Amino acid sequence: MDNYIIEMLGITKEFPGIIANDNITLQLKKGEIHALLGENGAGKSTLMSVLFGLYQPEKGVIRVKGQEVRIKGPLDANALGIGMVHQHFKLVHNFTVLQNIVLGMETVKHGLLKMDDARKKVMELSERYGLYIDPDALIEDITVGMQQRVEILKMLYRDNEIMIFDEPTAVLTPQEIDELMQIMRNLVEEGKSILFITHKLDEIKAVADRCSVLRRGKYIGTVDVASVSKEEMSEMMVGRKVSLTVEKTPASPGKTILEVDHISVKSHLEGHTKLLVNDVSFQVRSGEIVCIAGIDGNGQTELVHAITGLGAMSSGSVALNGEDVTKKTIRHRNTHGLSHVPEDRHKHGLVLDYNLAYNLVLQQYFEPRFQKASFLKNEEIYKYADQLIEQYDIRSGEGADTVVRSMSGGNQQKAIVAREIAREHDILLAVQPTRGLDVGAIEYIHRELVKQRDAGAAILLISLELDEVMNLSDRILVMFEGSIVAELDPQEVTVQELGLYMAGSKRQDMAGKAGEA
Ligand SMILES: Nc1ncnc2c1ncn2[C@@H]1O[C@H](COP(=O)(O)OP(=O)(O)OP(=O)(O)O)[C@@H](O)[C@H]1O
Repeated sequence: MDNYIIEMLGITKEFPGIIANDNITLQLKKGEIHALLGENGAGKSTLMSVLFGLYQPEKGVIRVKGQEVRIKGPLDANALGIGMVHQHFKLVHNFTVLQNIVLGMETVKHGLLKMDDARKKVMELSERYGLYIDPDALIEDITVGMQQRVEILKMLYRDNEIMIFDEPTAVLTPQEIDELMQIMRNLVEEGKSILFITHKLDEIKAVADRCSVLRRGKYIGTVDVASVSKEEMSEMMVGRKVSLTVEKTPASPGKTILEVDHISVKSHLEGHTKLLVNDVSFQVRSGEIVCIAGIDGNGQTELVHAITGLGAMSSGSVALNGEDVTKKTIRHRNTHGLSHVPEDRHKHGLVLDYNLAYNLVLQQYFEPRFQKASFLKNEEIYKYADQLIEQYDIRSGEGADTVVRSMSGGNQQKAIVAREIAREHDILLAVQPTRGLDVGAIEYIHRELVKQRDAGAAILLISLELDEVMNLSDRILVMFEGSIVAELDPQEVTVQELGLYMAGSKRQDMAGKAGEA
């Protein structure tokens, strides 16, 4: 008999207008890494939230080590040895790493916290599982990768045997992803069992033993990862063949749309004298996709903020279609040719408590098409929204009326991309446009970007995904420590070489290149 540590049998969970989980079965063996794969909105996060006690299913049974259980909340889940690392981490930002790990588990002696024992246990766990952390650093000062290690240590500190990772790699750099894969292998070697949500088939191939596939709330099947190809897994998930490469003809660039001229950005932090963006100049022309490649944190965010107006620059200028917009408002830039898919979808991309229709016209509701004498033309707005929802296959419970906060992460992302591509623009500044999207949606968005390019739009892509950079761009600019250190032709450079530039081990002589058309 199979040694299942968790069995979820016939789980059904409904939300208004949608059956998020429709009679789903998931069986986790002890000591395996089990991937959960499915399109955006297929019901993966919902199913894991049911297991962690965040939602109560309408139907179905959960067994832990053969015993039927009722999991009424995360405390019940914890008592059963189940831990979860959420897509958006749940850490207290002004607490230290150590305080976060022991939070809620503090032991007290004579009214005093026994932090020394806690520290010892945390450091032992950190060593044993290869989870490097600084116990005294504040969460707000550490990298996303370290924050994730804190979340994993929280589970280990609570002796969790079953670990749920909800899209843990979406926020990590390629190096951090490799580290996490190794950590996951260490965890199962020590007897833990892992449930792992990801959209990345390479990751499933690299670490998972088995993979269960969901589609539109339904269970499709479970496969042994070693015996199926990536193409077979994506077909199971989407229900059709998906092309994992981008087809495009060579670019024929036209006139300059965006001109970035000697931009520098200083840090706001006291004592930081280094420039976050250091004298960056480049142009993007109509009909080309230029990609800024780089390891996260090398000034890309600050550069994008300077171009869009979300953040200040200390010197330099930005021109759109020949007009100097350096001192212009965000709205001015948006109505004069600039579309922007932002990096932080919750902070800059959506109003989470508005419905989908209003989010789809956030940059346009003031135009005569959608407004007359300060009144919104709701009929027009909903007509437009329905069109985009259909075209981009944005899935949610109540269509245009759905409050965006309740939508799945991938569908929130699709809504932003749809809004920014669909409205009139001369340049699209797309920051990680496919983050959190399933392979089918990525295929669609990549094709749309190429279509935009061929119709004459300029595209500036900021991506951490090397495959995306290599497949999609016509020109690559590599950013390292705030500067552009190389301009590369994706046809001529190898991924390995690109990696060397990104890591700062190699650089071109850029003198004379800056500002060159
Ligand atoms: N709290 C909620 N209220 C209403 N609807 C919800 C809620 N949570 C999820 N849904 C809906 O249930 C469906 C499944 O969402 P879920 O987040 O489980 O998908 P997912 O497979 O994790 O998707 P993604 O890959 O995009 O993260 C979605 O259509 C979503 O809109």
